[in-house]
Amino acid sequence: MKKIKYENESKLYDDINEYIKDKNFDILLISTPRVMKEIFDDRLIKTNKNILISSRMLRKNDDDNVYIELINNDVYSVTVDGPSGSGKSTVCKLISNILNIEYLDTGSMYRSLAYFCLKENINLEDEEEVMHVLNNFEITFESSKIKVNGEFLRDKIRTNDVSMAASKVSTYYSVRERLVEIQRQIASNKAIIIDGRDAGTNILKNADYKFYLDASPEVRAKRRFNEQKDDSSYETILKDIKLRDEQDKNRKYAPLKRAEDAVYINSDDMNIDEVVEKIIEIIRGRNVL
Ligand SMILES: Nc1ncnc2c1ncn2[C@@H]1O[C@H](COP(=O)(O)OP(=O)(O)O)[C@@H](O)[C@H]1O
Ligand SMILES: Nc1ccn([C@H]2C[C@H](O)[C@@H](COP(=O)(O)OP(=O)(O)O)O2)c(=O)n1
Repeated sequence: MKKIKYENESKLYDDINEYIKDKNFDILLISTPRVMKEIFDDRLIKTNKNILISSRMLRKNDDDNVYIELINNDVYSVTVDGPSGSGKSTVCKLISNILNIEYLDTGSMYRSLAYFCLKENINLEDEEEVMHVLNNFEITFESSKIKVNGEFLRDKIRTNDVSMAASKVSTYYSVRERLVEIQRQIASNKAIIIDGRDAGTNILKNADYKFYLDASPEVRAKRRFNEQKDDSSYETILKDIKLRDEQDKNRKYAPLKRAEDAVYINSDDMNIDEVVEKIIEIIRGRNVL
């Protein structure tokens, strides 16, 4: 971390440009006291790399100084597990944009399988029938959006019925074995953030940074209710969330649980930005040049 004393704006820009000249980095992180955040203008800093400006990360150091850090995007993995509605996908998408790393939403794979099983009237209790559907799948991702046999599924896999069915098909060993194999293939040899239920405990046991995102069932149900994806009442959503928690946490194979080395974050009283900042702070703490 480089500390730069603020004297005036043009001196500050010159000092930053001088410091980053000829250095190898992917992200330039500029942390300022809150009052100074407005003065930054990306165009005045001569880099085509990502610039992240924060006024909150250095709350403790609210002096006149500006701190800059150069962050490298090597190959590293971040896992985010947690129950439904804890904010995993929202937070992961933001972090993948900020850190310029790939995002893999493993839940979308179980959801897609569930969607086709429902569409084809498959008996969800029959593992072989479910596997038969999966065997005819070609799964690819484009800009982090899942495609099955060439088709984007988008919101079709986000209904409450699909959520419940996804929780069911994800209990089968053969389903998990196949999908985890694909997930590991996608995650290999790149900087990636992946979310799910078993990302840190099973898919990437050796991930560099692990997080377990949590929130009370009531808060999560309220968030889901506010999304208004379908017409379910708050009470129905709360009931289904509790049922899904039960199913995801108590299943035999790769149940939802916090990895011993995962950082626990309860977002009941945190907004999205605060969660994102907390995670980035931990990642960059070990990634600074
Ligand atoms: N910390 C938070 N504060 C308020 N709303 C949140 C927070 N985290 C997520 N949300 C909202 O809650 C809903 C569920 O989040 P989502 O990312 O889909 O959760 P998950 O992927 O864990 O199921 C979304 O509408 C999202 O915008
Ligand atoms: N790695 C994963 C991801 C999801 N699942 C299962 C468990 C969930 O009930 C469903 C849907 O997951 P998803 O993360 O999309 O669900 P939420 O967005 O958290 O509601 O899939 C899983 O078993 N393992």
